[in-house]
Amino acid sequence: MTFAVEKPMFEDVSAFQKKREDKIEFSMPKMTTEDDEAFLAPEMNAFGRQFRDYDAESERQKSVEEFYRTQHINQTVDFVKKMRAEYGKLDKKVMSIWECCELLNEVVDESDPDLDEPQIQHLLQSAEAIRKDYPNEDWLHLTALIHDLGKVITLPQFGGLPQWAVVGDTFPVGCAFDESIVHHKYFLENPDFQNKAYNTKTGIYTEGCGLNNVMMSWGHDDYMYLVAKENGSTLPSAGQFIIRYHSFYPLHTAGEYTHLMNEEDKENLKWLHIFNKYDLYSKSKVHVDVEKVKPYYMSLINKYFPETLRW
Ligand SMILES: O[C@H]1[C@H](O)[C@@H](O)[C@H](O)[C@@H](O)[C@H]1O
Ligand SMILES: [Fe+2]
Ligand SMILES: [Fe+2]
Repeated sequence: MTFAVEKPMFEDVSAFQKKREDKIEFSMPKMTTEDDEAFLAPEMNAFGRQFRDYDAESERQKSVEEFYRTQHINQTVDFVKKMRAEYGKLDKKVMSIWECCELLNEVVDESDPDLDEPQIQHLLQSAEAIRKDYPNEDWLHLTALIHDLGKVITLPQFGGLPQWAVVGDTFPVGCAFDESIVHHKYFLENPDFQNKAYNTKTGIYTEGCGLNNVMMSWGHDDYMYLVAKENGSTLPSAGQFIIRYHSFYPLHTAGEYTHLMNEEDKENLKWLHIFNKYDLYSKSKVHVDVEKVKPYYMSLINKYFPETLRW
C-alpha cells in the first residue's frame, strides 16, 4: 500500500519524514479477515424483544420511561445555552481518544432499552459491524468507534451530569417538540412547552436554516462533535454530522424537522441513515475482544486525530 504524505514545512525534512513514516507503518496493520461475512441485523434485541420498544411491560422499560420523563422536563433553551457555554470551554481534561474509550468501561446507559453492557462494547460492536460491510470507509469505522464517547460527561471528573443531560434521543429546543419523540407526553411539564416563542413549528428558527443553526437538546452527541471539531479532527463532514445527530431519531427515523435542514444536511443525512443500522442493530451480549482490535482502531485514531485532545 502507498500513502500520500503531505509536504512537510520543516527545514529538516528527512527527520520529519522519518517520524511520519514510522507513524504510518505503525498505523496501518493488516485488517483481520477471519470472518468476512456481511453484517446481519437481528430481529430481536438481547432481551428477546423488538428493538426500541418503549412501551413493553418490563422493569427496564419502566426505568427507561422515568429517564425520558426527567429528560423532557429539563431540556430547555436556557439549559442548553448553559451547557454549551460550560462544555465549550473544554477545560475538564487532556487525554487521547483511546483513553476516553477505556473510561466508557464505567458507563452504562440508562436510556437504552436494548443494551445494558459497558459502553466500550457498544462502540466496538458498532464499529466492527460497519467495517464488515464498508471495509474501505475507514472514517466510518472510526466514526462508529467514537460516536458515543461524549457519554463520559456523566463521570465525576467531567462534571458528573445526570443521565437525562447526556443520553437518550435528542430533539431541537426553541421550536415545538414533535409528537414522534418517545414519551412525548412528558413535555407538558417542560416550561418551554407553554412559551409562544418556542412552541411553533419553526419557533426561533427559519425554514432551511441548517441544523448547524439549531440548538439540540444537550447530550453526548453535541459534546463529542464539539470535542472533535475544536481539536481539529480531519474526519470528513459526514462523520462529524453522524456524531452530532445520531440520536436525532425524530429526524433520521421519523422524518420530522426536515424543514430546518439545508442542502449539506440532506447530503450528510444519507450517511447517517447507513450508520444508524449498525449503531442500533449491533447491540448484543457478545463481547468484542478489545485487545485484538485495538491496533486497527489506534491506526485510525492516529490518522484523523491529534495525539491528545482537550475535553
Ligand atoms: O438510548 C439510546 C442511547 O442513549 C444512544 O447513545 C443514543 O444515541 C440513542 O439515541 C438513544 O436512544
Ligand atoms: Fe449515542
Ligand atoms: Fe450508539
